[in-house]
Amino acid sequence: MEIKRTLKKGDNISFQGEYTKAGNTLVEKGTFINPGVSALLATFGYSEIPVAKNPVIGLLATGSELLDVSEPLKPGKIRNSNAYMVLAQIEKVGGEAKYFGKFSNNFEDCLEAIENALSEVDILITTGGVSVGDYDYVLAILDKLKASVLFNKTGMRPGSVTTVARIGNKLYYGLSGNPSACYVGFELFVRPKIQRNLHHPRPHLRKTKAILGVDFPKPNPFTRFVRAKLEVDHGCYTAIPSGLDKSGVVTSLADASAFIVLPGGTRGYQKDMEVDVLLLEDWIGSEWPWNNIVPSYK
Ligand SMILES: Nc1nc2c(c(=O)[nH]1)N[C@H]1C(S)=C(S)[C@@H](COP(=O)(O)OP(=O)(O)OC[C@H]3O[C@@H](n4cnc5c(N)ncnc54)[C@H](O)[C@@H]3O)O[C@H]1N2
Ligand code: MOO
Repeated sequence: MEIKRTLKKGDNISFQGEYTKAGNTLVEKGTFINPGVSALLATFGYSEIPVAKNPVIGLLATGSELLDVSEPLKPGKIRNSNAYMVLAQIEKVGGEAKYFGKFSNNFEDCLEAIENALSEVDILITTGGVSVGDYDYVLAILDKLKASVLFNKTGMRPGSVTTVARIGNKLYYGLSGNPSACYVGFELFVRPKIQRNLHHPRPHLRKTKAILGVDFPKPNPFTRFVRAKLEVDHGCYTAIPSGLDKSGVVTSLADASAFIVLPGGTRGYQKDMEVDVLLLEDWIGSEWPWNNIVPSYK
Protein backbone atom coordinates (compact mmCIF):
# COMPACT_ATOMS: atom_id res chain seq x y z
CA MET A 1 0.00 0.00 0.00
CA GLU A 2 1.24 3.48 -0.85
CA ILE A 3 0.20 6.76 0.81
CA LYS A 4 0.61 9.55 -1.77
CA ARG A 5 -0.01 12.59 0.44
CA THR A 6 1.61 13.61 3.68
CA LEU A 7 -0.95 13.71 6.46
CA LYS A 8 -0.74 16.13 9.34
CA LYS A 9 -1.61 15.08 12.85
CA GLY A 10 -5.34 15.53 13.37
CA ASP A 11 -6.28 15.43 9.67
CA ASN A 12 -9.67 13.78 9.00
CA ILE A 13 -10.63 13.84 12.66
CA SER A 14 -13.62 15.82 13.97
CA PHE A 15 -12.85 17.49 17.28
CA GLN A 16 -15.20 18.45 20.04
CA GLY A 17 -16.13 22.17 19.92
CA GLU A 18 -14.94 22.49 16.32
CA TYR A 19 -18.07 24.24 14.94
CA THR A 20 -18.33 26.80 17.68
CA LYS A 21 -17.01 27.41 21.17
CA ALA A 22 -19.00 27.00 24.37
CA GLY A 23 -20.61 30.32 25.26
CA ASN A 24 -20.81 31.58 21.64
CA THR A 25 -24.23 32.80 20.48
CA LEU A 26 -25.54 30.37 17.88
CA VAL A 27 -28.35 32.53 16.45
CA GLU A 28 -28.78 36.28 17.08
CA LYS A 29 -32.17 37.74 17.97
CA GLY A 30 -33.94 38.87 14.79
CA THR A 31 -32.36 36.19 12.60
CA PHE A 32 -34.64 34.78 9.91
CA ILE A 33 -34.82 31.01 10.34
CA ASN A 34 -33.58 29.81 6.98
CA PRO A 35 -32.83 26.13 6.24
CA GLY A 36 -29.25 26.54 7.50
CA VAL A 37 -30.42 28.04 10.80
CA SER A 38 -32.90 25.14 11.15
CA ALA A 39 -30.01 22.70 10.75
CA LEU A 40 -27.96 24.57 13.35
CA LEU A 41 -30.80 24.61 15.88
CA ALA A 42 -31.51 20.93 15.30
CA THR A 43 -27.83 20.01 15.64
CA PHE A 44 -27.61 21.67 19.04
CA GLY A 45 -30.88 20.20 20.28
CA TYR A 46 -33.11 23.29 20.18
CA SER A 47 -36.49 21.72 19.49
CA GLU A 48 -38.26 24.85 20.74
CA ILE A 49 -37.08 28.45 20.62
CA PRO A 50 -38.77 31.82 21.24
CA VAL A 51 -39.79 33.48 17.98
CA ALA A 52 -41.50 36.78 17.10
CA LYS A 53 -45.20 36.58 16.39
CA ASN A 54 -45.96 37.48 12.78
CA PRO A 55 -47.86 40.77 12.94
CA VAL A 56 -51.40 40.59 11.54
CA ILE A 57 -51.73 43.05 8.69
CA GLY A 58 -55.23 43.83 7.47
CA LEU A 59 -55.94 44.92 3.92
CA LEU A 60 -58.96 46.65 2.50
CA ALA A 61 -59.22 47.84 -1.13
CA THR A 62 -61.41 50.85 -1.92
CA GLY A 63 -62.91 51.93 -5.23
CA SER A 64 -66.30 51.43 -6.88
CA GLU A 65 -64.48 50.65 -10.16
CA LEU A 66 -62.94 47.45 -8.82
CA LEU A 67 -63.88 44.05 -10.23
CA ASP A 68 -62.90 40.63 -8.91
CA VAL A 69 -60.16 38.92 -10.89
CA SER A 70 -62.55 36.34 -12.33
CA GLU A 71 -65.13 38.92 -13.49
CA PRO A 72 -65.23 39.92 -17.16
CA LEU A 73 -64.14 43.50 -17.83
CA LYS A 74 -66.88 46.14 -18.11
CA PRO A 75 -66.62 49.74 -19.31
CA GLY A 76 -65.20 52.03 -16.60
CA LYS A 77 -64.10 49.11 -14.44
CA ILE A 78 -60.72 47.55 -13.69
CA ARG A 79 -59.65 44.39 -11.92
CA ASN A 80 -58.55 44.68 -8.32
CA SER A 81 -54.88 43.89 -8.72
CA ASN A 82 -53.68 45.81 -5.67
CA ALA A 83 -55.24 43.36 -3.23
CA TYR A 84 -53.33 40.39 -4.63
CA MET A 85 -50.15 42.41 -4.90
CA VAL A 86 -50.24 43.76 -1.33
CA LEU A 87 -51.30 40.41 0.20
CA ALA A 88 -48.25 38.86 -1.48
CA GLN A 89 -46.01 41.72 -0.30
CA ILE A 90 -47.22 41.26 3.30
CA GLU A 91 -46.55 37.53 3.28
CA LYS A 92 -43.19 37.89 1.57
CA VAL A 93 -41.83 40.00 4.45
CA GLY A 94 -43.29 37.93 7.27
CA GLY A 95 -46.67 39.49 8.02
CA GLU A 96 -49.85 37.46 8.46
CA ALA A 97 -52.19 38.90 5.85
CA LYS A 98 -55.91 39.30 6.51
CA TYR A 99 -58.03 40.46 3.59
CA PHE A 100 -61.26 42.32 4.35
CA GLY A 101 -62.42 42.66 0.73
CA LYS A 102 -63.09 45.57 -1.55
CA PHE A 103 -65.39 48.45 -0.74
CA SER A 104 -67.13 51.02 -2.86
CA ASN A 105 -66.36 54.70 -2.32
CA ASN A 106 -69.24 55.09 0.11
CA PHE A 107 -68.13 57.02 3.20
CA GLU A 108 -70.27 55.14 5.74
CA ASP A 109 -69.41 51.70 4.31
CA CYS A 110 -65.69 52.45 4.30
CA LEU A 111 -65.78 53.94 7.81
CA GLU A 112 -67.56 50.89 9.21
CA ALA A 113 -65.26 48.48 7.35
CA ILE A 114 -62.12 50.27 8.58
CA GLU A 115 -63.39 50.37 12.20
CA ASN A 116 -64.24 46.66 12.13
CA ALA A 117 -60.98 45.69 10.49
CA LEU A 118 -58.91 47.70 12.98
CA SER A 119 -60.26 45.64 15.87
CA GLU A 120 -58.82 42.45 14.31
CA VAL A 121 -55.33 43.49 13.22
CA ASP A 122 -52.05 45.01 14.38
CA ILE A 123 -51.66 47.19 11.30
CA LEU A 124 -54.28 48.16 8.72
CA ILE A 125 -53.63 49.04 5.07
CA THR A 126 -56.14 50.50 2.66
CA THR A 127 -55.49 51.11 -1.02
CA GLY A 128 -57.03 53.95 -3.02
CA GLY A 129 -59.26 56.86 -2.06
CA VAL A 130 -56.40 58.77 -0.47
CA SER A 131 -56.01 61.65 -2.93
CA VAL A 132 -58.26 64.66 -3.45
CA GLY A 133 -61.05 63.24 -5.65
CA ASP A 134 -64.72 63.68 -4.69
CA TYR A 135 -64.84 60.08 -3.44
CA ASP A 136 -61.43 60.01 -1.74
CA TYR A 137 -62.63 59.63 1.83
CA VAL A 138 -59.54 58.34 3.63
CA LEU A 139 -58.63 61.65 5.29
CA ALA A 140 -62.26 62.30 6.33
CA ILE A 141 -62.42 58.81 7.84
CA LEU A 142 -59.19 59.38 9.76
CA ASP A 143 -60.66 62.63 11.06
CA LYS A 144 -63.83 60.86 12.17
CA LEU A 145 -61.78 58.17 13.93
CA LYS A 146 -59.74 60.88 15.71
CA ALA A 147 -56.58 59.45 14.20
CA SER A 148 -53.28 61.18 14.61
CA VAL A 149 -52.01 61.61 11.04
CA LEU A 150 -48.20 61.21 10.95
CA PHE A 151 -48.00 62.38 7.33
CA ASN A 152 -50.29 62.48 4.31
CA LYS A 153 -47.98 63.47 1.47
CA THR A 154 -44.44 62.45 0.62
CA GLY A 155 -41.93 64.06 -1.73
CA MET A 156 -41.62 60.95 -3.87
CA ARG A 157 -43.02 59.55 -7.10
CA PRO A 158 -44.80 57.26 -7.35
CA GLY A 159 -46.50 57.14 -3.97
CA SER A 160 -46.78 60.85 -3.23
CA VAL A 161 -50.19 60.40 -1.59
CA THR A 162 -49.01 57.77 0.93
CA THR A 163 -50.64 58.48 4.30
CA VAL A 164 -49.67 57.05 7.70
CA ALA A 165 -51.66 57.52 10.91
CA ARG A 166 -52.04 56.20 14.41
CA ILE A 167 -55.54 55.14 15.35
CA GLY A 168 -55.56 54.29 19.04
CA ASN A 169 -52.71 51.81 19.45
CA LYS A 170 -52.88 50.63 15.80
CA LEU A 171 -50.92 51.85 12.82
CA TYR A 172 -52.79 52.70 9.64
CA TYR A 173 -51.33 53.00 6.13
CA GLY A 174 -53.34 54.63 3.35
CA LEU A 175 -51.56 53.51 0.20
CA SER A 176 -52.26 54.95 -3.23
CA GLY A 177 -54.73 53.25 -5.55
CA ASN A 178 -52.24 53.47 -8.41
CA PRO A 179 -50.59 50.04 -8.48
CA SER A 180 -46.95 51.12 -8.69
CA ALA A 181 -47.46 53.90 -6.14
CA CYS A 182 -49.11 51.35 -3.85
CA TYR A 183 -46.19 48.94 -4.36
CA VAL A 184 -43.54 51.59 -3.64
CA GLY A 185 -45.47 52.90 -0.60
CA PHE A 186 -45.56 49.37 0.83
CA GLU A 187 -41.87 48.62 0.25
CA LEU A 188 -40.65 51.94 1.68
CA PHE A 189 -43.01 52.34 4.64
CA VAL A 190 -44.84 49.10 5.54
CA ARG A 191 -42.10 46.55 4.93
CA PRO A 192 -39.65 48.14 7.44
CA LYS A 193 -42.39 48.22 10.10
CA ILE A 194 -43.17 44.52 9.63
CA GLN A 195 -39.47 43.63 9.59
CA ARG A 196 -38.89 45.73 12.72
CA ASN A 197 -41.77 43.91 14.47
CA LEU A 198 -39.87 40.71 13.66
CA HIS A 199 -36.72 42.24 15.26
CA HIS A 200 -34.84 42.45 11.96
CA PRO A 201 -31.74 44.58 12.68
CA ARG A 202 -31.76 46.06 9.15
CA PRO A 203 -35.46 46.40 8.31
CA HIS A 204 -35.22 48.67 5.26
CA LEU A 205 -34.55 47.72 1.65
CA ARG A 206 -30.88 47.18 1.04
CA LYS A 207 -29.25 50.09 -0.73
CA THR A 208 -26.34 49.67 -3.09
CA LYS A 209 -24.84 51.35 -6.15
CA ALA A 210 -25.51 50.64 -9.82
CA ILE A 211 -24.68 52.15 -13.19
CA LEU A 212 -27.68 53.70 -14.89
CA GLY A 213 -28.35 51.82 -18.14
CA VAL A 214 -30.47 54.52 -19.82
CA ASP A 215 -30.96 58.32 -19.88
CA PHE A 216 -33.55 60.02 -17.65
CA PRO A 217 -33.40 63.47 -19.21
CA LYS A 218 -36.60 64.78 -17.62
CA PRO A 219 -35.98 66.51 -14.28
CA ASN A 220 -38.48 65.95 -11.50
CA PRO A 221 -38.96 67.94 -8.29
CA PHE A 222 -39.66 64.69 -6.39
CA THR A 223 -37.38 61.76 -5.64
CA ARG A 224 -38.28 59.07 -8.16
CA PHE A 225 -38.28 55.35 -7.45
CA VAL A 226 -38.03 53.70 -10.85
CA ARG A 227 -38.94 50.01 -11.11
CA ALA A 228 -35.86 48.35 -12.53
CA LYS A 229 -34.11 45.20 -13.60
CA LEU A 230 -30.53 44.68 -12.50
CA GLU A 231 -27.90 43.09 -14.68
CA VAL A 232 -24.44 42.15 -13.48
CA ASP A 233 -21.59 43.28 -15.71
CA HIS A 234 -18.01 42.53 -14.53
CA GLY A 235 -19.22 42.35 -10.94
CA CYS A 236 -21.11 45.69 -11.10
CA TYR A 237 -24.84 46.22 -11.29
CA THR A 238 -26.37 47.98 -14.26
CA ALA A 239 -29.93 49.17 -13.63
CA ILE A 240 -32.44 49.54 -16.43
CA PRO A 241 -36.15 50.34 -16.09
CA SER A 242 -38.22 47.14 -16.16
CA GLY A 243 -40.93 48.76 -18.30
CA LEU A 244 -43.01 51.87 -18.71
CA ASP A 245 -42.45 54.26 -15.78
CA LYS A 246 -46.09 55.27 -15.21
CA SER A 247 -48.00 54.88 -11.94
CA GLY A 248 -50.68 52.55 -13.28
CA VAL A 249 -48.39 50.14 -15.13
CA VAL A 250 -48.10 46.65 -13.60
CA THR A 251 -45.98 44.93 -16.27
CA SER A 252 -42.95 46.87 -15.01
CA LEU A 253 -43.71 45.66 -11.47
CA ALA A 254 -43.66 42.02 -12.46
CA ASP A 255 -40.10 42.33 -13.79
CA ALA A 256 -38.68 44.65 -11.12
CA SER A 257 -35.94 43.45 -8.80
CA ALA A 258 -34.91 46.93 -7.63
CA PHE A 259 -35.88 50.59 -7.49
CA ILE A 260 -33.53 53.10 -9.07
CA VAL A 261 -33.50 56.11 -6.71
CA LEU A 262 -33.34 59.39 -8.60
CA PRO A 263 -33.31 62.31 -6.17
CA GLY A 264 -35.46 65.28 -7.16
CA GLY A 265 -33.76 68.26 -8.71
CA THR A 266 -33.51 70.48 -11.69
CA ARG A 267 -31.31 68.28 -13.86
CA GLY A 268 -31.96 64.93 -15.45
CA TYR A 269 -29.81 61.82 -15.32
CA GLN A 270 -27.67 60.32 -18.06
CA LYS A 271 -26.76 56.76 -18.93
CA ASP A 272 -23.58 55.52 -17.18
CA MET A 273 -24.05 57.74 -14.09
CA GLU A 274 -23.70 56.00 -10.76
CA VAL A 275 -27.02 55.83 -8.93
CA ASP A 276 -28.41 54.35 -5.73
CA VAL A 277 -30.62 51.30 -6.08
CA LEU A 278 -32.81 49.57 -3.49
CA LEU A 279 -32.89 45.78 -3.80
CA LEU A 280 -36.32 44.14 -3.68
CA GLU A 281 -35.18 40.50 -3.50
CA ASP A 282 -32.71 40.73 -0.65
CA TRP A 283 -32.79 39.72 3.01
CA ILE A 284 -29.74 41.51 4.36
CA GLY A 285 -31.50 44.88 4.33
CA SER A 286 -30.33 48.34 5.40
CA GLU A 287 -30.46 49.79 8.87
CA TRP A 288 -31.39 53.23 7.51
CA PRO A 289 -30.71 53.80 3.81
CA TRP A 290 -31.49 57.50 3.58
CA ASN A 291 -28.80 59.54 5.37
CA ASN A 292 -26.25 59.45 2.65
CA ILE A 293 -28.44 59.44 -0.43
CA VAL A 294 -26.92 62.32 -2.30
CA PRO A 295 -28.00 63.51 -5.72
CA SER A 296 -25.74 61.55 -8.05
CA TYR A 297 -25.49 64.38 -10.57
CA LYS A 298 -23.45 66.58 -8.19
N1 LIG B 1 -55.78 67.09 -7.76
C1 LIG B 1 -54.90 66.10 -7.58
N2 LIG B 1 -55.21 64.89 -8.07
C2 LIG B 1 -54.33 63.88 -7.92
C3 LIG B 1 -53.12 64.07 -7.25
C4 LIG B 1 -52.84 65.36 -6.70
O1 LIG B 1 -51.81 65.60 -6.05
N3 LIG B 1 -53.77 66.34 -6.91
N4 LIG B 1 -52.24 63.05 -7.12
C5 LIG B 1 -52.34 62.01 -8.11
C6 LIG B 1 -51.49 60.90 -7.77
S1 LIG B 1 -49.82 61.12 -8.00
C7 LIG B 1 -51.97 59.72 -7.37
S2 LIG B 1 -50.90 58.44 -7.04
C8 LIG B 1 -53.42 59.47 -7.29
C9 LIG B 1 -53.73 58.64 -6.07
O2 LIG B 1 -55.07 58.61 -5.86
P1 LIG B 1 -55.74 57.59 -4.86
O3 LIG B 1 -54.70 56.97 -3.98
O4 LIG B 1 -56.87 58.26 -4.23
O5 LIG B 1 -56.17 56.40 -5.77
P2 LIG B 1 -57.52 56.22 -6.60
O6 LIG B 1 -57.91 57.53 -7.21
O7 LIG B 1 -58.47 55.52 -5.76
O8 LIG B 1 -56.95 55.28 -7.74
C10 LIG B 1 -55.91 55.71 -8.59
C11 LIG B 1 -55.85 54.75 -9.80
O9 LIG B 1 -55.56 53.43 -9.37
C12 LIG B 1 -56.61 52.54 -9.72
N5 LIG B 1 -56.84 51.59 -8.62
C13 LIG B 1 -57.42 51.91 -7.44
N6 LIG B 1 -57.51 50.79 -6.67
C14 LIG B 1 -56.99 49.77 -7.39
C15 LIG B 1 -56.85 48.37 -7.15
N7 LIG B 1 -57.26 47.82 -5.98
N8 LIG B 1 -56.27 47.61 -8.10
C16 LIG B 1 -55.85 48.17 -9.28
N9 LIG B 1 -55.98 49.50 -9.56
C17 LIG B 1 -56.55 50.29 -8.64
C18 LIG B 1 -57.81 53.42 -9.93
O10 LIG B 1 -58.77 52.84 -10.74
C19 LIG B 1 -57.18 54.66 -10.54
O11 LIG B 1 -56.93 54.47 -11.92
O12 LIG B 1 -54.12 60.67 -7.24
C20 LIG B 1 -53.77 61.53 -8.33
N10 LIG B 1 -54.66 62.64 -8.41
O1 MOO C 1 -47.60 59.97 -6.52
MO1 MOO C 1 -48.63 59.20 -7.61
O2 MOO C 1 -48.30 58.13 -6.35
O3 MOO C 1 -47.16 59.45 -8.64
O4 MOO C 1 -48.58 57.89 -8.69
